Amino acid sequence: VAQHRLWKEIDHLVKQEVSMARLGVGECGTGWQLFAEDGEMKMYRREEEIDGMVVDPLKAVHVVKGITGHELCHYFFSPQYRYDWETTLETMQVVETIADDTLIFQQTHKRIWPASQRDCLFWSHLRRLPNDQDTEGPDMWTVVNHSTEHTDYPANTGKCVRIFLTVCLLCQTQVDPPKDGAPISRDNITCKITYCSVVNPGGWAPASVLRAVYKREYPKFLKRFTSYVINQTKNKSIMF
Ligand SMILES: CCCCCc1ccc(-c2ccc(S(=O)(=O)CCO)cc2)cc1/C=C\c1ccccn1
Repeated sequence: VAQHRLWKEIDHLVKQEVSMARLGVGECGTGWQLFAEDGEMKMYRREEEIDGMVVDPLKAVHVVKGITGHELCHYFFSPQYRYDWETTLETMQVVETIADDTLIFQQTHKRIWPASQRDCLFWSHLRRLPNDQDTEGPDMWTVVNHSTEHTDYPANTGKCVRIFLTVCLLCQTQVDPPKDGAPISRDNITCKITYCSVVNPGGWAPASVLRAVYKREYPKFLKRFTSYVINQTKNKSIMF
């Protein structure tokens, strides 16, 4: 049922991204190399180039106690929190509200020397994925971000090089109810997170610089973001 102009594209891409995110790094065939590990967080990348530009796909898996997938996706999707956790942001704006679960963002990121500054324009879609028989436990939640165009924000007209990205944050909440029948507390919930991203830098940037940025920034980003959500939710009632 087409609800707006982007619905078909979004629905198709969300289904494709979620099915890929659910594949383990083993099943994705060879090629995934573990490049960062910190406790439960494991980050993998594949080395890929298009026209000599590094576009290494990234897949991170993490397990975090005390928050739900709905909470993680809520804080990832909602614009009002983004400056709190996205450290590489210089500016961010909502260009268009397509629906209450679909926004178009324009962001400029801090310049990373010696490359030129980047900006991105993407739709962002938040969705609850009803659990079917083979995914036990509460529903899964996802946010998919995918580059798009908008007449008011043509690419590469200002100082920034437009990057192209597809990002999928997929979360599954696990509840282990207390034995004594007490109400469920945050000690009884765990969230399994898969974060997939492919960023095309848009214009040429040295492969060594890009790979160093990814190696440094992605682990920092996921740790900072999950800690932020734990901190924001710890005294609030659980959002399942
Ligand atoms: C030479 C520099 C090339 C590219 C710089 C860059 C720009 C943007 C982005 C980016 C990363 C994650 C998202 S999101 O997950 O959708 C959340 C919303 O912000 C959107 C954009 C990445 C990066 C490249 C590296 C990098 C990696 C993790 C964090 C920050 N920068």
